[in-house]
Amino acid sequence: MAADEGLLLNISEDWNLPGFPHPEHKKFPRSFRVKERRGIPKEGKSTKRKFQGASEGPPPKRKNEISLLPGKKTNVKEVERTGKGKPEGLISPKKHSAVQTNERQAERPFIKTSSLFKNNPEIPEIHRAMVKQVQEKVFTSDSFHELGLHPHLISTINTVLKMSSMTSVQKQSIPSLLEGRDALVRSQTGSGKTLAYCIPVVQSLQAMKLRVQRSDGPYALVLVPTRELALQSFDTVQKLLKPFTWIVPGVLMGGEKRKSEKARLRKGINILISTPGRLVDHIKSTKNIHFSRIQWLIIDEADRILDLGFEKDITVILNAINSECEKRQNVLLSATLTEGVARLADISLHNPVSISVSDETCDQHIKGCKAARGDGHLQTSAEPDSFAVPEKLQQHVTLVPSKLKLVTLAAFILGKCEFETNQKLIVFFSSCELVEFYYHLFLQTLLSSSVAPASGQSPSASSRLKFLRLHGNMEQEERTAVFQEFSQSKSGILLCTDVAARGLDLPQVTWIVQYNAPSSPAEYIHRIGRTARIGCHGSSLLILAPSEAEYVNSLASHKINVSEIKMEDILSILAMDDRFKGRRWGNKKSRSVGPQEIRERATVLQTAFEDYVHASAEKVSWAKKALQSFIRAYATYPKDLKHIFHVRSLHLGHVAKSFGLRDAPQNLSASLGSKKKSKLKRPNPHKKTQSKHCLAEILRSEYSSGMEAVDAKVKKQNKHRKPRNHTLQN
Ligand SMILES: Nc1ncnc2c1ncn2[C@@H]1O[C@H](COP(=O)(O)OP(=O)(O)OP(=O)(O)O)[C@@H](O)[C@H]1O
Repeated sequence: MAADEGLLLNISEDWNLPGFPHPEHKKFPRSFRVKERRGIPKEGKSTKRKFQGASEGPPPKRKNEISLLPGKKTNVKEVERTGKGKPEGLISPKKHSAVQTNERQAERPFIKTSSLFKNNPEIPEIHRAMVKQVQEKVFTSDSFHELGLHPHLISTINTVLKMSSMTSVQKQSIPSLLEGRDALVRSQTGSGKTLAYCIPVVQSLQAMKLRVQRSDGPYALVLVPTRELALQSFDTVQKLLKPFTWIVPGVLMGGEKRKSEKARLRKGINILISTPGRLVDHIKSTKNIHFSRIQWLIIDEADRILDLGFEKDITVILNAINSECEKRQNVLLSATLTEGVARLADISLHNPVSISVSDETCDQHIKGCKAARGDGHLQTSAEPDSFAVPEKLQQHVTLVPSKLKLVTLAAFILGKCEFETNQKLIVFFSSCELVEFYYHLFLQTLLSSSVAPASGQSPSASSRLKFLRLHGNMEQEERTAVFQEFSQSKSGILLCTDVAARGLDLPQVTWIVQYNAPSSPAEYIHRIGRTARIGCHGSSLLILAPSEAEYVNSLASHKINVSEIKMEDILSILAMDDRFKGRRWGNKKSRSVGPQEIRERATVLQTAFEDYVHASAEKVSWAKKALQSFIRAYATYPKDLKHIFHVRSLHLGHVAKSFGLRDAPQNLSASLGSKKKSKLKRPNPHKKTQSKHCLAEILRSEYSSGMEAVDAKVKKQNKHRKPRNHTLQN
């Protein structure tokens, strides 16, 4: 099953070679041969723009150039591609004699074309009126002095954290929390929510009449969804506690030996920061953990934690706390605290204050907050489920046919990191397998001699490419090392899953790239929120297939604007990099290359990827596994996005290209199984719980406690039990 014409030939202007039927016509299994949907936004007006590379005829001048090359009019040598077990570079028997008889041509180097620019779906034009984004003012002119905090705490904020004025969310939250109120706090990403809860916790604990003793155990429990966020929050609390040495903070996050965590718990931790999974492990196995003195329960990224995946863990934790302590302050925070989460929280929160920073004036907000105090519901001045986006965050989208996705991402990375300075990129993928795959692929191709620097090009260009990766299947030691390395570096590219989407405060990130679309607009907000933090500038790029273009409208319905960057503009960066120069362009100056050469350069780059992947059967199988993982993740988009992201709209042959595969793997459809295929075709409403469970399992693996191996047996047993009623009880 060829993904394209499957030819080795000298690059020709004519990408449509006769006698080689395109696989679209007959080669794909029915379930994957569905046409790419045109992706015309439902609500917005949209016209289609034909992607120029597809069937564009060569300009007359260039046609002349063909005669200098072995194009089809000049005895083109066509060499069979090697996809089906033939050794690489094997010459088609049919054409062999022709090759032998033309010595001059035989000396010419071959460049494998991938027909990247043929038979792609049309790219729809995005014509959509801009929505008015929800904006928030980050800073206030008020200083921390106005809060009546302990002077040592103020001086720590000023001198250790080097902060003088409060952010809007801090100004609104800290006084209410110091009054002893429960609270729901929503403010945009990177607006200082961590200190908005840490300062009141530290202030209240240091002021206790009976001095906090280490052996008292936890007074405050902070739940966060990932280990890196746990470390980060711990770091902030630790800094704030500098003058109050008798209050001991601690973090439980997996990756560390359970025994040593137990020992730390036994000694005593007063402000305990943990991921839900790890805490549950200790509740179940550690006798020394008790919650009788708990005064604060903070759930950061509350919508994530109260969502799928953490359900059981949260129930265990809340039951454990509720059985030991009667009264405490509860605080829920997130940039995307929706009404749904608020309703869930209503059950447990006592007369909460609802804090939502938005584009209204602070005064109006305070009025809004006061109004909310009466009934405890989350009230926002903005429409429900519309999210604030940092003012200085420039959001972009690019529509890229599946075949061209890999080269477009590579060109984007090269453009930013080779030709600009101090660029720090985070690239999001939908699974751990994808991160691993692209990480190694980029290391071995973009950094290695397979795309060797052309003579005259500075070798430092590729040494500017520093790739790192972060996902839930890595050893904790490596995860922490990567997190710290990327935090401290001025440039680099972090390939990651959504494990890095929430809460992480990685300084000076310039670009967020979403190679796979997120599972919800809320996750979109969190991913892009890793840049443009605390009033800084930043940019984001969402890469969508033409069939996924409607996602732009889905974002708009949450008051999110994205502006389009044309794929051709991203690819044009290849003009700057002579490593990808097609042979026939000789000494032509890089900067004056036209669209045809850009396409050829993109093909050279794609060929480098394909050559790497097809260098061994092992690598091909690895790429297939990554492709399979992509399809599996694609099948888990929630119901409300299924009309945009449906496995049936994937063209397997085209998608395979983005994994460096020349062929659409035959055994992939087989391995999905006929049962599964039919399930994908027609989602069964009665199987909703099952697919929810499946999604939960995927999310769980991303946000794991690190003890899955130990607990796998227990989980397997629990799997068949009825899930417990999930309510937050006081
Ligand atoms: N008052 C302040 N003045 C200056 N910098 C601040 C202030 N408050 C917080 N910051 C800094 O702003 C950055 C973002 O803060 P934080 O991580 O708490 O944001 P957040 O709102 O929790 O973001 P997210 O929603 O992504 O979790 C951090 O680097 C933090 O140190």
